Amino acid sequence: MQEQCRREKTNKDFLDGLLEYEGDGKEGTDRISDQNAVVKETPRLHPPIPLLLPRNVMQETNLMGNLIPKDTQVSVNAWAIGRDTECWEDPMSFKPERFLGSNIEIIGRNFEFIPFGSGRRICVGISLAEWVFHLGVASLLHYFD
Ligand code: HEM
Repeated sequence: MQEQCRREKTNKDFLDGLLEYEGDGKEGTDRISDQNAVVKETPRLHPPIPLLLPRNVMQETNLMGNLIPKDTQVSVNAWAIGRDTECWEDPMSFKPERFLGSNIEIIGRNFEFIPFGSGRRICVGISLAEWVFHLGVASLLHYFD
């Protein structure tokens, strides 16, 4: 019980600290995308849904010389794309700084980085999930000096 009260107090201090944050001198999207570097690098290397959701091909399709018959079930391997040496330098290393100053976004318009899918059926929970990522990292860091 005593432990729980102590934690409540520290959480309040932590939230007060966030409210008092005056910025780091960077403005607008620069600062936002820099803060997102860890949040982006994590699903690049470890996408929570590695094959995204399965899709059905609605009509016979020729994809880069490969004929895909109608009604074939296809998956997009976001896990492999995130580790592709043609797209990423040193892909197996966890390097959030690769996203610093980069305009690669998580919202499905950069096909080398699609942990939430892309296009019409992109994840609708993307904004909520992004905030939960931040909350998770912040809660974890909160317990370290
Ligand atoms: C770590 C968190 C999450 C990840 C990695 C994730 C990932 C995905 C992926 C890969 C898809 C398939 C997109 C495609 O095939 O192009 C998807 C679809 C979807 N997601 Fe998420 N998601 C997350 C969180 C959420 C949350 C929090 C919600 C709701 C509050 C949500 C709701 C949905 C729905 C409804 C779809 C189906 C959209 C459609 O088919 O039109 N997701 N998600």
